[in-house]
Amino acid sequence: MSTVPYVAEKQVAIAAVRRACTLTASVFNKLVKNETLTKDDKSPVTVGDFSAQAVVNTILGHAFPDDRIVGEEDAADMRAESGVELRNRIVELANETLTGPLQPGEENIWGLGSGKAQTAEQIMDVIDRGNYDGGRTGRFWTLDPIDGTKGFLRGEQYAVCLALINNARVELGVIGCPNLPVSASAPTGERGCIFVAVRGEGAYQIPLSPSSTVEPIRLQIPDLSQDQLNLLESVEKAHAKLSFNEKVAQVLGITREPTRMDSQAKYCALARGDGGVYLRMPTGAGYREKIWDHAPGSVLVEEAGGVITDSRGQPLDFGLGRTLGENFGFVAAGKKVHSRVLEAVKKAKEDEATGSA
Ligand SMILES: Nc1ncnc2c1ncn2[C@@H]1O[C@H](COP(=O)(O)OS(=O)(=O)O)[C@@H](OP(=O)(O)O)[C@H]1O
Ligand SMILES: [Mg+2]
Ligand SMILES: [Mg+2]
Ligand SMILES: [Mg+2]
Repeated sequence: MSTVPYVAEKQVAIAAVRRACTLTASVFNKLVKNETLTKDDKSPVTVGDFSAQAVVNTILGHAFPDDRIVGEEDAADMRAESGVELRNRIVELANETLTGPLQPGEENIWGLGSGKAQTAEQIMDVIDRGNYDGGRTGRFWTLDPIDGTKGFLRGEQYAVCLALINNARVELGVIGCPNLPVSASAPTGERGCIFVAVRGEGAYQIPLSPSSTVEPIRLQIPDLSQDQLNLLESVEKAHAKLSFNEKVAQVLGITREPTRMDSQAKYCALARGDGGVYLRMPTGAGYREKIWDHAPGSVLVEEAGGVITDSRGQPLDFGLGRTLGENFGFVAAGKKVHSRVLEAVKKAKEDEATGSA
């Protein structure tokens, strides 16, 4: 009899991402929308990032005390003498979120809903549990507490992203997208989704708020026709070379405008067929992409039947540490389209080199 893998990990990861999404939404409403931060405060995104990392790391630490965590943030700014205000705000937010009443699906997760607040030292220490360096062997989590920080501040797309990696293979990915419409066909309709993938078990979309009536939606990248194809790309010009994307789109004969969206919500959109191709090319030499920016998205895409590689067709290597190493860009798409995109990238590069484009 085969057993379903990572059942507890999946339940805990969903609960952690859900709680963190509640927190980031409240940071947005309290601090970003109303601009209630004073001049001396750190930006709301810092408050949001740090407290969301505290929440997720606390929940993971209770459930899996031996697991390591590669998290984007660390508590150095909070420990600084000038960080008292920042520290107080983060501790308050994290405690408020961690002590909130137990939600459906959280019944077996120890420590939640207990009403027991943590001290500032405990919160800073738990944030710093995210300082693991990663590597080729063993099991660890990787966390981006707010991915798409610029999108978060604009009130657009951002995501809370968590993945479990074992021996350099991404086994589980959970992505919380508080601002993503539940269905792309109703862009002004209900918002807030969580995307979940366990290796070998498929990719699913579930509601952001726990629900006993809404069934998980199984995701499968559809076979899009040529006129339905478009690119999913970054909003920030500093993060991806959008002019190159345009050339690739031309080579592919894509006529639809690209969809620009911050964060790993792009991988979620791809997984449910909202766009045909995720393309992210480096803007210059030197920047090393981080594992927390791609681990959950990569397993989601693969479990939705797609393929993700770098722009030369090489597999992503999550065993190199906190980064993915030298950056050649990323291509993710459905199986048939993916190989066409790799060819088109090659052609666009050749044209660029010969100045014929
Ligand atoms: N130079 C450069 N090149 C590539 N990527 C970079 C670069 N600088 C930053 N980052 C990372 O981009 C993450 C956000 O990516 P997005 O796809 O959301 O891009 S965008 O914000 O829409 O432009 C963003 O994640 P967050 O910091 O979590 O927002 C960064 O880790
Ligand atoms: Mg990020
Ligand atoms: Mg981030
Ligand atoms: Mg960042």
